[in-house]
Amino acid sequence: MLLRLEALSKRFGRDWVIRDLSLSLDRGEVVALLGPNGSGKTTLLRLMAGLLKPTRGRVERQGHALFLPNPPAFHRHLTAREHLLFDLAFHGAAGDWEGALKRFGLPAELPLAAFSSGMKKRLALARLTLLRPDLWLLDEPETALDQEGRALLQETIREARKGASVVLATHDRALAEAVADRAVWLGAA
Ligand SMILES: Nc1ncnc2c1ncn2[C@@H]1O[C@H](COP(=O)(O)OP(=O)(O)OP(=O)(O)O)[C@@H](O)[C@H]1O
Repeated sequence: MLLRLEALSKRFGRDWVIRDLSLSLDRGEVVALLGPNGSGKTTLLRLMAGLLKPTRGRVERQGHALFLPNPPAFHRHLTAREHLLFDLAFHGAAGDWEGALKRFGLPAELPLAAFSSGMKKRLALARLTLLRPDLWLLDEPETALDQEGRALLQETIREARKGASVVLATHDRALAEAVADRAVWLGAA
């Protein structure tokens, strides 16, 4: 078991966004979070990542979790090479950053301030393939990606599940059907 949610609830002010949700996730599983705007997908990912505290219930996590926000956040003044080297050093990891940039079709020496939104999304995926978390928490990973980028995303998720678990919040039903074993539907707020 990599992740277990027990009767998880989250309230902002008077509004309950997540209500009494239980879920358990094993290594190798991919789960899609579906639901309209404002239904609580990002909130649930942030609860899973430990970035938000539940109002009620519990989140039990094992291993290393990484949350990919939408849009991803980077240091604008670093180049892709510098950012990946920083990330690897920060996580005490080693990896073929040059190979990862090549695979995702990205320039090594351009400052991230000059990256398009799709290039930033590609870089965020390249970064995850290098850091290899146990639990991948992806918020709308398809956003801003072109067709080739979406194919790379599917390939990345399929590879990730070999040693990890993936939870993705998405508005793309076709992506969810292509990569996920099951879906959790969150209702409208
Ligand atoms: N920090 C916060 N304070 C107050 N309300 C919040 C906060 N974060 C989220 N909410 C509210 O929680 C609800 C769920 O938001 P969330 O971002 O989780 O939805 P979502 O399903 O990810 O939406 P989208 O599909 O638009 O990305 C919304 O009504 C939102 O306004």
